[in-house]
Amino acid sequence: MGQGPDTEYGLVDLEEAETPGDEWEEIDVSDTEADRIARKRDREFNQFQERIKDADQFKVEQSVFDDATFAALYKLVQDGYVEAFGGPLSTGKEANVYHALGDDREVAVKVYRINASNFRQMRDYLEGDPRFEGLGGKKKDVVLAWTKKELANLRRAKKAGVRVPEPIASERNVLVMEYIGNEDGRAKRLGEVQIENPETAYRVMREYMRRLYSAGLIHGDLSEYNVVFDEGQLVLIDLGQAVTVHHPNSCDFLERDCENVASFFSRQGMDTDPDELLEFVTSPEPDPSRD
Ligand SMILES: Nc1ncnc2c1ncn2[C@@H]1O[C@H](COP(=O)(O)OP(=O)(O)OP(=O)(O)O)[C@@H](O)[C@H]1O
Repeated sequence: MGQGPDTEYGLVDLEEAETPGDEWEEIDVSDTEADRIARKRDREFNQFQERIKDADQFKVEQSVFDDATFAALYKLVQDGYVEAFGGPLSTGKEANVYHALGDDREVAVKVYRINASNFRQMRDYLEGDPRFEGLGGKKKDVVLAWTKKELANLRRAKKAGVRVPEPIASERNVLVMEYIGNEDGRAKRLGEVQIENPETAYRVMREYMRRLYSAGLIHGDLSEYNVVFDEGQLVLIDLGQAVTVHHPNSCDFLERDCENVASFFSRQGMDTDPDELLEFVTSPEPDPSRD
């Protein structure tokens, strides 16, 4: 895995980053091109749908793909973000993640279920988010907003110098991002690898949590399950549920993230303290002259 005692775990150089500041882009969740394609259902789209339905990896997954989801995949193919679909990487409660080929590299395609059973919880996570102020309570709108939220969160995190899968595109309930892994398969979760240098890994995690917080985001589900280890780098994944600091429960989420991370590294033999981690994450950057 290329991890040695002097590994830096890929800490992104802050020189390449910028703190996004207090400005939050408004996110449009109105009807997408995929909805229009699904309504129109031209011949080419029907052929694409049949072809994908026949593919082995989708046979057992058909419940995820309603017409509009097929249309979203079709649009992403038409726009050149996806060229060929591979097998599933994960089948989760709210989304399935597939391996695919993009225009010049491998990508991960995350397909959120419109019928996600926990959409009310999704709605709650969007509370207070300045990017979704006018969002109503309709199931479809919530899931579409959620998908755009994950894309926007990935962009914001990347901008702030946090190593995350590079966001590529989203269409309706489908998100395309950099594939984290290699020819042997998806990158392993932190909990699945032997960490040779937990001190450095913990330092990098702390720094990423602080950068995320400085960018106004709290992951909200951070643990060894949502950090993967790729070619000597720690990569934070699953930023869909990440909330902005405006969320009424943002402090609780951050405390929980700190507890999970501190507890994981304490199991790696380190002397960690969740309160100290919280203090570190919420303290201002130590070096104001970094620009
Ligand atoms: N960009 C990626 N590259 C490679 N594998 C990925 C990528 N994103 C996600 N995965 C794989 O898919 C799994 C699920 O992804 P993620 O946590 O984002 O979705 P989820 O639906 O929230 O999952 P869960 O319900 O298990 O929390 C990850 O644990 C990882 O194995």
